[in-house]
Amino acid sequence: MSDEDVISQTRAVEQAHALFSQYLATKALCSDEAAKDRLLLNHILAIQSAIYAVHPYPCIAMFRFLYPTITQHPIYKTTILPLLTAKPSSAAQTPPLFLDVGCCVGQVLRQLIVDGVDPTQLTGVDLYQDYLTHGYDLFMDGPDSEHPLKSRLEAGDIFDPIFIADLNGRVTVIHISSVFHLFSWDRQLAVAKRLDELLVNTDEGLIVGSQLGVQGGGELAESHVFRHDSKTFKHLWESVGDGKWDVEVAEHVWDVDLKKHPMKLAREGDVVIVLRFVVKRRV
Ligand SMILES: C[S@@+](CC[C@H](N)C(=O)[O-])C[C@H]1O[C@@H](n2cnc3c(N)ncnc32)[C@H](O)[C@@H]1O
Repeated sequence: MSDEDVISQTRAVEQAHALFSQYLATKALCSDEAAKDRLLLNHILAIQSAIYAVHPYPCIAMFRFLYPTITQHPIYKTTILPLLTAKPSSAAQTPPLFLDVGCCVGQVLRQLIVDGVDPTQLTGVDLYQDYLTHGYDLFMDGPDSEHPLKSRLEAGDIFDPIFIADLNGRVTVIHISSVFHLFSWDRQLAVAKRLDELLVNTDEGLIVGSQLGVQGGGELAESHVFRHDSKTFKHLWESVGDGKWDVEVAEHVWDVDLKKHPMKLAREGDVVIVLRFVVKRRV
């Protein structure tokens, strides 16, 4: 392992430490700090190998399954948390629902719980049941554990119109991070249309997320995967419904050495960016 890998691994584990130890503390599972640190490192490395074996996403190699990306979003503290933690104004009002699409081990759900959201408002979905199961192992909150996670986790394909159809028109906040960038333009359009079906039809409903992109946008030749910039991402949503959406996108250049990545993240010469977005339906 190179020095750079060690540094990036150390940073990732440090990032994870904050979430992991806060989460354990909420459950009063472990109070001995030194024991917690030892346990944490071995535990994380074992889970990383297990989930990388399920499907080797580059973000797993980069320990991103430990990082609750939603917290980086400028509206996380100002809008998302207040929305999800607001007390219902009447007994008849149901609490707003949150859905994480492509949730991997469910780190975002656990972060929201740490930040005070009622777990029963939260659903995470992923194509791979094994990611969800390893998520229970990672956070020690499986159905048979002492403190089971009370959120809903479901394995299934977001392209399947029957999957989580009971949530159609009911979700107030949809989070989707590093998922659009896995697909071709047409498949991304299908995902966006599915999110449209799931979102509530009120002015509070929003879709928030982030993904890899490239300046100028464009398709990767071999895979037909489409990489966006702000303009092409807005164009995608215009294709879901012209004039129907307000799309805010911020671009950040990601200083990554593409040659070091085993999987093709972008084309030769591309300037790689991270896109952070909020999509709202005009009501
Ligand atoms: C690159 S990972 C990102 C994970 C997580 N959202 C994050 O930001 O760390 C993409 C995730 O989307 C899931 N996924 C891929 N295709 C999917 C599909 N058709 N339906 C549901 N989830 C899918 C993968 O299994 C994986 O967990």
